[in-house]
Amino acid sequence: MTDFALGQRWISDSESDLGLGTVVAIQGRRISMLFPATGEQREYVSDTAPLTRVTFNKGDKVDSADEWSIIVEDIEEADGLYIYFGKNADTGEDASLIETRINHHLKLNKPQDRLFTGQIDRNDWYDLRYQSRKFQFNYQTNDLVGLNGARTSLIPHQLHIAKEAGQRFAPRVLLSDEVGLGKTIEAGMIIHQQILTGRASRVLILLPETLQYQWLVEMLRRFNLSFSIFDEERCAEYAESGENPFETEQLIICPLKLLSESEQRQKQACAASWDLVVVDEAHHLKWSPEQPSAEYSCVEQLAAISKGLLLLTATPDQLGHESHFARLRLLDKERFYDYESFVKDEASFKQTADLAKALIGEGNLAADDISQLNSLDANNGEIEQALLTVNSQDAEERLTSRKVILANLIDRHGTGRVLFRNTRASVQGFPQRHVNPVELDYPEEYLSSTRWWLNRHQDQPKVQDVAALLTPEFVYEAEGHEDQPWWLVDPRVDWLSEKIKADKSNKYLVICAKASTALTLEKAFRTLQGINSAVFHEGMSIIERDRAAAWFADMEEGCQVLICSEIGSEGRNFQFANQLVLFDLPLNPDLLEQRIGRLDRIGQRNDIDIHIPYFSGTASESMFKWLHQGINAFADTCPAGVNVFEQQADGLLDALFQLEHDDAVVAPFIDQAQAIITDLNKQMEQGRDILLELNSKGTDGEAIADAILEMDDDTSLIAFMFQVFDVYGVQQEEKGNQCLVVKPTEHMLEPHFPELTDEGMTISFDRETALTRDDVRFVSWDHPMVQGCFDMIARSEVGNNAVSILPNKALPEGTFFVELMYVVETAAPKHLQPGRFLPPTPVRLLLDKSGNNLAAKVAYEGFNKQLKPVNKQTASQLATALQTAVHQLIGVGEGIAQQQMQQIVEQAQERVEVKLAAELSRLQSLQQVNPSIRDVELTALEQQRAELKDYIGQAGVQLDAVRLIVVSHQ
Ligand SMILES: Nc1ncnc2c1ncn2[C@@H]1O[C@H](COP(=O)(O)OP(=O)(O)OP(=O)(O)O)[C@@H](O)[C@H]1O
Repeated sequence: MTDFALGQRWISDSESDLGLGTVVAIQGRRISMLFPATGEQREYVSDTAPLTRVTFNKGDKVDSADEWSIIVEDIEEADGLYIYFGKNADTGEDASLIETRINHHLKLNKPQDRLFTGQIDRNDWYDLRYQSRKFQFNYQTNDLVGLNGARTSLIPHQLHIAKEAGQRFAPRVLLSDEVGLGKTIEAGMIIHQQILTGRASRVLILLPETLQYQWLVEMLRRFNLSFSIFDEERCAEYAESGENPFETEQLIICPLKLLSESEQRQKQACAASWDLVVVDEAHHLKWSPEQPSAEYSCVEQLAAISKGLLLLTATPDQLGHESHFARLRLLDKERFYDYESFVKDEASFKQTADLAKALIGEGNLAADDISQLNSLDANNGEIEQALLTVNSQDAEERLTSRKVILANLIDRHGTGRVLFRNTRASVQGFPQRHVNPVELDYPEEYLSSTRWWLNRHQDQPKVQDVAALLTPEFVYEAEGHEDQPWWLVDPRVDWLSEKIKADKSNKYLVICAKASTALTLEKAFRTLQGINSAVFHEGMSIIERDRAAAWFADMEEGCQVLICSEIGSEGRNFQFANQLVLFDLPLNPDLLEQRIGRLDRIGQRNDIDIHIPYFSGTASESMFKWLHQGINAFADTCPAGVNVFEQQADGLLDALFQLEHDDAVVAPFIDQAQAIITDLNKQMEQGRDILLELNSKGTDGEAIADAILEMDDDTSLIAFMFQVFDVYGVQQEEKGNQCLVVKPTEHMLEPHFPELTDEGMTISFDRETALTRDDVRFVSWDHPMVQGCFDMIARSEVGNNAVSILPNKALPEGTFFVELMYVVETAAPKHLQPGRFLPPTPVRLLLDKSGNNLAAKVAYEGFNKQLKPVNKQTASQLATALQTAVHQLIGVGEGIAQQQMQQIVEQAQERVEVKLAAELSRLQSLQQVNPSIRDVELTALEQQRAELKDYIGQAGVQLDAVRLIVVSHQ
């Protein structure tokens, strides 16, 4: 230990947070040290004191207590005190600083400062820092960011859509997969990717109020995205402060109604800026040129100010083809400017579709097809080249060239880039639907009220007057009969209660058209039959509805039956049940599909039983037969159903609006419907939008799923997180079944560990486990806990230096090496996605005492395994003894790191060029044939390219960690 002298500056090895100490008294072997920054004083025995002398080297910048700094050029010692000579950092004038005048608050947290002042970290901390930097780099350069961490099964069509749309700049797309194929999940994956890659940070989800909690839960549980629900009450809280409520959160879920019914809220929402607006159940956005609905106008305004827009609907044509066009118009006003032209364009896609069909077929392409393909895009060298081998005998060559051409066709296809639609037929793997019709007698009471109804609406009955005949309880009540409620006369009530009682092991979802029917039925079941059922209708508050749904979902103690009204059940997930009762039938085949879609969705593991009670000789029998025999809408999805209905509507509604029905009346409609369906199917097959299908399903879904599975199987995340838990003092407890309980302890290195709750939590690194257990968090590279750990480690000084022993007899004892970890980074804003091109990039150097860099020959992992830890005191002694040499080597390292940075920067610039310039030129040439590519996309790309190159050019390199390694033979 050096001799002590009054005024010297030391730092405590065990209490470095005390700051710089000053020797204030020396009495024999006893030393008193004052730490002015914290006002603490400590007594030490001179030869065992855990203290390290603070010494600066040439080139260091040292702050004085008088608020100026010196750049050290020379060091002298007088009366045991260092005097630093050099230049004033601000004025450049000659200056000197005696160590007693060094700033007490000086932070010695740089790697070399800590190494030379005895603040030496453990070897495993150093290793953790290295691993964290490496994994963060790997993560940021992986193009599965935001996809691998979703707590979802890996379903190829969803992954394809999510990657395709999620990696665009400001995606504007219509997600219109058939009911229950996972549009919410696709939207979540897109949002997740956009947020994690920095493309988006402000997201607004608009939806029917009934779905707000379902979305809230899905976003949190599956994507760790914490949205806030906004209602009138929440907005009103900001009335006094005058703040715009929509600017108080980044991720907001809000019923569309809140905005469409309040001018003030709509204005506020439009005054906030949005990266992404999402509209669920977008078929409600009704539009006509003369009279756009309030909902449509509201979304139109938001669509104009938001960068990205996702519209979700399973039934895009539900309110007519014009409204479908109008929704596309929200996505891109320039492209979809006029309905007539849109219809014309649609027809012209047929030629491209025919070519696509030929390409996916087995046979050789005809000469005519080849010349058509050639002339479609005369300047496209890629197509030209691929066409040479399109009929090759070599199967692989043939397939590859066809894939290239198809990809080009999809790119140039009209709605291909804005519209995604998968059907059950194209996705497959769905359960069977069993149709169980039940014929019941029509009670006298109903017959008489039906007669009354028909008489009342004889002149030009409206659609709803006809629909009323399918809900005879409503007609009966409309006539009066307070003395005898309908459920006492309706045979469906008895039939259903018997059925439910006889089949206690199954859950039943009952759907009826009207809320009043649902309510009465529940009461009848409870009072008459002792059956507990939950109700679910639009008149209930959201909390009541969610409570009812949760009660029904509870497999152990929940109710067996849930009775829903039509509107109440829209978009809901009930696939844990497989018994559906259609208490009545809707006129619109799309509504029927929405009803069945509650159960027939992803996640349904069983076949579905659809029970259909109808009254013989009534409109309900005719309707059942038409739906079942005419368009087969129960056993299968029938996308053309609405079309058929519309074609037959006039006659069919007349036929239904009768007192008595026999097969003869409805039979011609059934025959005709079958013929229309056959014809439509044929037409659809011919004009089938094969490009839309191919684009929606994609060919990369399986490969993305495989790549994610590979990441799932790689155990390096588990090893890394265990290492973080160990170093930071987080308690881990194996819980079996791939689960782990992690809890904070009193000895944590940092008081707040990312995402860790005070009471601890159960986590799993296994996707399947997380999918089956709601209480378990799925920890992946995307998870905020892992991301938080990367940040926490990078921000802190943990592990930024170490001293190790290399027990190697082949090298002379005392030989030493200096390992230096640098990080090259740029301070570009997140939205430019610098991580894609130049994420914080670790550079490792391993210098021998002559300054040779051995890093390429001696890889980190193998070398690290050979090293042994050394106790803190010896470590500090070694660092002090070799300080001058190590300091010089750091200077050498700086030069090498700078050179390597140049290379890294050049490569990053090249990546920007290759990736963005290629993307840009592809879009530019496509724009000439496919107007759905927006100018704004091109401008954004160009800007991104220029700005990125600029920022990357300004990248810097920083020493992140240093390790001194000394050879020992002991
Ligand atoms: N990849 C997946 N992994 C696990 N569950 C999924 C996945 N995709 C969808 N699901 C589940 O399947 C159900 C249907 O998905 P979702 O609600 O996204 O469908 P949708 O197309 O939006 O339905 P709707 O047309 O009724 O609105 C939901 O319960 C959802 O959680």
